[in-house]
Amino acid sequence: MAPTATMEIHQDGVAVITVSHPPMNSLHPMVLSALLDSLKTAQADSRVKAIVVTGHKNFSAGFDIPTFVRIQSGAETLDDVNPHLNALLESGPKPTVAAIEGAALGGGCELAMGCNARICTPNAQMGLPELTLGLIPGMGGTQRLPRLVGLQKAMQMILTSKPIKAQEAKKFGLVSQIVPPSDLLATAKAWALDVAAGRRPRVIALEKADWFVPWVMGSPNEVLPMLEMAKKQAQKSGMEHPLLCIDAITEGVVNGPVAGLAKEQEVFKYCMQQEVAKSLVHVFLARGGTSKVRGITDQGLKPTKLNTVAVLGGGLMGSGICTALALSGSNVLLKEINQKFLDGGLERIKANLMSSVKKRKMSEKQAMAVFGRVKGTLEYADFKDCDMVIEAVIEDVNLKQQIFKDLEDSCPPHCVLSTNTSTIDINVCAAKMKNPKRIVGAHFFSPAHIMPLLEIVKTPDTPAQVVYDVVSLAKQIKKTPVVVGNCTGFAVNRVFFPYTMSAMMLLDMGQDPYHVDKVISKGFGMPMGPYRLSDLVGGDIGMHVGKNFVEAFPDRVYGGTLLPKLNELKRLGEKTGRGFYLYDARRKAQPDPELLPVLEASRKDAKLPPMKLSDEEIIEMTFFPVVNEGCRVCAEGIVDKPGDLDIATVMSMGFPAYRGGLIHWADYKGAQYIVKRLNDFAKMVPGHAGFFAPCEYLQQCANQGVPLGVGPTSSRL
Ligand SMILES: C[C@H](O)CC(=O)SCCNC(=O)CCNC(=O)[C@H](O)C(C)(C)COP(=O)(O)OP(=O)(O)OC[C@H]1O[C@@H](n2cnc3c(N)ncnc32)[C@H](O)[C@@H]1OP(=O)(O)O
Repeated sequence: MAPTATMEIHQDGVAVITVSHPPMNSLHPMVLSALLDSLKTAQADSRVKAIVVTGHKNFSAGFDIPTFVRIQSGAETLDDVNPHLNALLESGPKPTVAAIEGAALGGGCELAMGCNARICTPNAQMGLPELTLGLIPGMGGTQRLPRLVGLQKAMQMILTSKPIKAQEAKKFGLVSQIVPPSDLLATAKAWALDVAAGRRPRVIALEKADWFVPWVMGSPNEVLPMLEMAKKQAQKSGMEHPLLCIDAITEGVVNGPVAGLAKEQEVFKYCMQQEVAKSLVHVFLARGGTSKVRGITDQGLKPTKLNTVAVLGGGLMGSGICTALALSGSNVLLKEINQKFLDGGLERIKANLMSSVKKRKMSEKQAMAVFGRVKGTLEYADFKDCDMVIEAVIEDVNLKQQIFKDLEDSCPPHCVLSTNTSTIDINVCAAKMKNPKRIVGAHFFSPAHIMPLLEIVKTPDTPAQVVYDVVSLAKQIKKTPVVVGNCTGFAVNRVFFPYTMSAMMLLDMGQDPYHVDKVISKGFGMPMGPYRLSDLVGGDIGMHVGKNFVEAFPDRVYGGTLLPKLNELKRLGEKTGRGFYLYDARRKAQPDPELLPVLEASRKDAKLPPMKLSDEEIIEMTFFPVVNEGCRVCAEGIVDKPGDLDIATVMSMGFPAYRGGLIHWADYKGAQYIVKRLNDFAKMVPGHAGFFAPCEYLQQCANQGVPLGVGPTSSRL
């Protein structure tokens, strides 16, 4: 159904305009245009006394985000329909009331604030999350929200992008009344007629003049220091758009709402064309795209009900998985090999939940109710009613093979059998099974109850239904699923290995680890640099995982002797008190002068030409080999589409979302430039050409001048 808005004129003289663009009623230009037409008609029709604007199930989740992409690419222009629309809603001849169910976000919330009153249902959520898209509110939100809820609350809502629920919206005057869904339309209509008849005041948000009431807006002198402080705080994000957003709010405070609206429009249009907005809009859309997998989600399958899920292994990972499952309402069975380990696992789950209590995310009573869904066992006999098993034991091939053989004998035939391995080929895990096709990978990231990604690994033989069931489980436990093919490291760890290896190479070329970490974290935006991360994970684990890649991809690895030397010295990172850094009792990291002799010994072994690299070179030498591997992952069909890899890198390794994920960022740099730089690096580091050699996909995109996110003409994508 084409996006639109429809109007019905009721007997009582109320025109009901309904936004219609399911599921979220996003404001596509066709919706806005139909809305404006209906509004003009209603305002001009002598039968109409008042107007109600509404949307079925959701009021509106804001401006249509895919339209931004067309505007950003120049295929569409940003229409000036919005200011007319809100002016006509707010101050046209007939009063307007918004009847809100579900989401009223971004432009949806702004549309509602343009109305003279708002009535909502208890499930309504209202807010201005535009900053998460690299934008600012662009339909009057920077001016109307402060005048409706007060500057302080408005700043909080806009700068955090967090929506508020109905009760809070009522408390702050954003809505007038909360009613059950069945009464929504009738109440909104009655309210609109009351305003039309002068029985209730007609509130025009932009004209609200009670500035002297401090919690509403405050006088300019009173609030300017607060705005300055907010700006200082926002500067820490390193982003421009929150600062510009505060400027638009400030303009309205100092020079009035008309000047404020003009400034808002100017800033909104500017932000729209910045790389940050392009990247964040891409991330929003690519995230939705990960749930659409060719051959899996387009087959008309129905999810199997997974009532009871068993987890094998109660270590850090297993207990995190149990926590995530129990939080989503599943019955969980945790199996361990002895009572001591089982008690330890159950304690860890309880601790995870209590940490949420501490953070006030739930009450202790709720935490205990969640914990009550987890049962411990030492016996496979208890698996007879399981719908899914997630194996989360140590990365030991023999152990995993035995486990899957046992599981096949203990679980019902419909049970989904999955492994949480992060690197081992899932076919190898299934080697002793009678029906190895049953196995599927369910790779969580630590801490599993917090990290948002679930990498789902399939082989060409994995039944679509099995993959579909794990995709459905991911959604149930509020994780973003990325379905990937089977290979060493799958998608995430596969693109990660050149990252850690580049880091070793940079040190062997004479770079200072603490400076590199700063460039990669503060400069590029990763949560931490590669050496701090290595210390967090543990140097021993890094070496163990690295070996898999050395074996699988010997033509393009860099080893060096630094990591083995650190391992020999038991400098394994945080857990031994020193690695690349020195750690105090509270695990606070500081540079360790005693690292230098180890570095020098490694450099002597490596015999690489010492070189002073610029920060830009450090970034390129770190990430271009990662892009190169990412291109191989795309070319081999390990991911369904390049956008999936963008989401996987953002949600697992912490690749900055404002750069749009690995492949999106690479396209910003340009395939031709990346190829050129990789070839430069190959010359700069003699003897390691294989590590930098551009793969065919990258080379072809560069030759054909096509984006990596599209792929060369020969590609299967
Ligand atoms: C001028 C203005 O100031 C500018 C703006 O309005 S910018 C837009 C501001 N609005 C937003 O940022 C809200 C974006 N949406 C969301 O955060 C979430 O979708 C939500 C909280 C509303 C609902 O979340 P959830 O229930 O998990 O559903 P979710 O899967 O995200 O959305 C359902 C579908 O609606 C789509 N959708 C949601 N909001 C949309 C929007 N604003 N535009 C287009 N599509 C949207 C999603 O892409 C998804 O599509 P799919 O099924 O094809 O993948």
